[in-house]
Parts: sequence; structure tokens; C-alpha cells
Amino acid sequence: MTTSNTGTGDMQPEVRQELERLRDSIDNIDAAVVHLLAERFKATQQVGRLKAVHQLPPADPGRESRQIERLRRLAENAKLDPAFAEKFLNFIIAEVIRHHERIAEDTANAQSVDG
Ligand SMILES: O=C(O)C(=O)C[C@]1(C(=O)O)C=C[C@@H](O)C=C1
Repeated sequence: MTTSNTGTGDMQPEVRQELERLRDSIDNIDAAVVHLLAERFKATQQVGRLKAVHQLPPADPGRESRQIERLRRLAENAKLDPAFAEKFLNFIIAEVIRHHERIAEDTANAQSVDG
């Protein structure tokens, strides 16, 4: 067992208060991020269905390059590390592409059953 302070038990009241205030703010921001991501995935699910029905490829590398370019610029202006913004977008897009592939598979299977 170490003696390092990992909790908030032995903190000065002013420090504890400031930490709580900042954490409330962080919790609100995290909630907003989750809601925004949920909305984004709702939109991409619709794109996935549209692509599947019209037999378009799940990924569009040209579109991704333009999104990354734009997001890096936005990040720089917002004083956020553009490399982090790019990694974050790529992480989300990889998940979207997995969803698109699943939708395409399900759509193809449904069409082969329907004849
Ligand atoms: O815009 C599209 O074509 C999408 O499928 C959406 C999206 C994205 O998540 O933004 C995902 C995959 C594509 O490679 C490009 C962009």
C-alpha cells in the first residue's frame, strides 16, 4: 500500500469545492458528447441504409480526407491538438464503417430471402 492521495478525503474544503465545480462541468460536457455522438450515429445509420439499398461502398475515402482536413482546422482554431482530433474522428468513422458493413450484409441477406 502506498501513502499517495488517490481520493478526496483529506483535501482542504476550498480545494474540494473547486474540484467538485470542475467535475460538475466535466460531467455536463461528457453528457453533451454522448448525446451528440448518439445523434451522429443516428444520421450515419441512415447513410448506411441508403448506401446498402443502392449498393454503394461503405467507406468513402475522399469524403474522409475532406472531413479530416476540416476537423484539423477547427481543432487548431479551438486550440485542441489537431492530431488528437484526427485520431478521434478516425476512431468514430471506423465504427461507422463497421455498422455500414453490417447493414449491407443484412440488406443483401434480406434481398436474397425475398427473391
Ligand atoms: O458520408 C458518408 O459517406 C458516410 O458513410 C459517413 C462517414 C462518417 O462517419 O462521417 C463514414 C464513412 C465514410 O467513409 C465517410 C464518412
